[in-house]
Amino acid sequence: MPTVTRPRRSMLYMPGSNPRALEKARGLAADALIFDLEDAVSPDAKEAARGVISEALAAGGYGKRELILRTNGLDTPWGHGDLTAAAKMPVHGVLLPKVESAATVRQAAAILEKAGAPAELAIWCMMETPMGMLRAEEIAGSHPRLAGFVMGTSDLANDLHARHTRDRLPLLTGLGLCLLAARAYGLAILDGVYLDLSDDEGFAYSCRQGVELGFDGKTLIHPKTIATANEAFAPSAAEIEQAKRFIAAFDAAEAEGKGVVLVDGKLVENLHVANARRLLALVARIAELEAGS
Ligand SMILES: CC(C)(COP(=O)(O)OP(=O)(O)OC[C@H]1O[C@@H](n2cnc3c(N)ncnc32)[C@H](O)[C@@H]1OP(=O)(O)O)[C@@H](O)C(=O)NCCC(=O)NCCSC(=O)C[C@H](O)C(=O)O
Ligand SMILES: [Mg+2]
Repeated sequence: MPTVTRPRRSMLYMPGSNPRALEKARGLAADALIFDLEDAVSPDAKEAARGVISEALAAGGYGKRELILRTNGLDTPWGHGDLTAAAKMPVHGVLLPKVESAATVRQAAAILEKAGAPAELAIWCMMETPMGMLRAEEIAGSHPRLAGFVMGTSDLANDLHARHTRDRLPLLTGLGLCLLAARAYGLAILDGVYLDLSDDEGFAYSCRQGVELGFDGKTLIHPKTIATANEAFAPSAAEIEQAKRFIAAFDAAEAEGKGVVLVDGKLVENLHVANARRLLALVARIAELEAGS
């Protein structure tokens, strides 16, 4: 059962070349922010965006939100410089794009370490290519700095020549491989973005599907989607109530020397109680984050 370290219901991308977005994010209720140097920034704006992000981070004001820098790939002219700069930035993690092997993660870690990155600086991997999906387990076990996966469903659909459908059937094999690898190695895992900002119902549906599949949260491209993601990926009032009843009933059964108990006619065992405790821990972390942001 993965430990709840922090809520990641909503992770908002902000183009590093857009100072207004970086300013706006200080007042947004996203659990995590991705300062993007990759796809949202054009090649001629890359160097300047690094400076814009660096200044915004130095100015602070992001509260307890998790701060992550998405770098360019190590096969581009900017990747090495992005990682060297990240080592000195007040961020919690770097997000490597289009990761396809353990070697890439280790190479990034070596660059960060040479540049003096603190031990706590986490590495995240964008999982968004067919080769990345096939090597999900190798990547998940690649380095102790690795904290999680972020699904890149736009790139993945593109590379697969697949359509963006409501049920995401064309993507489920890839999503499932990454979910298996992430959970097997105790990593966090975030679902991909929903591109149609005019379709609120479709977005809400994709959040519900992400919850059912087991994702910790969703990556977002616009502030108007934060509240829906936060609600979808937080335990509901009914789930909280049920978790408390499971724990109380199981504790009482254990005190009588029993290892199982029926609650509302349903069998409750150790694994259900462990999941109930995880949900309540997540609720407590959400409350802490919301009180401090
Ligand atoms: C999509 C957008 C370009 C739309 O921007 P805009 O036209 O400015 O929208 P609005 O006028 O509706 O904005 C309202 C206010 O909200 C602020 N805003 C908008 N987006 C953001 C944001 N992402 N972060 C912070 N603040 C934001 C605007 O500044 C307005 O504020 P105000 O001035 O007070 O009115 C834009 O939303 C955008 O650029 N989104 C991010 C796009 C992006 O980062 N794309 C790359 C990441 S997704 C990806 O790479 C996928 C992955 O790799 C894969 O393969 O799947
Ligand atoms: Mg991508």
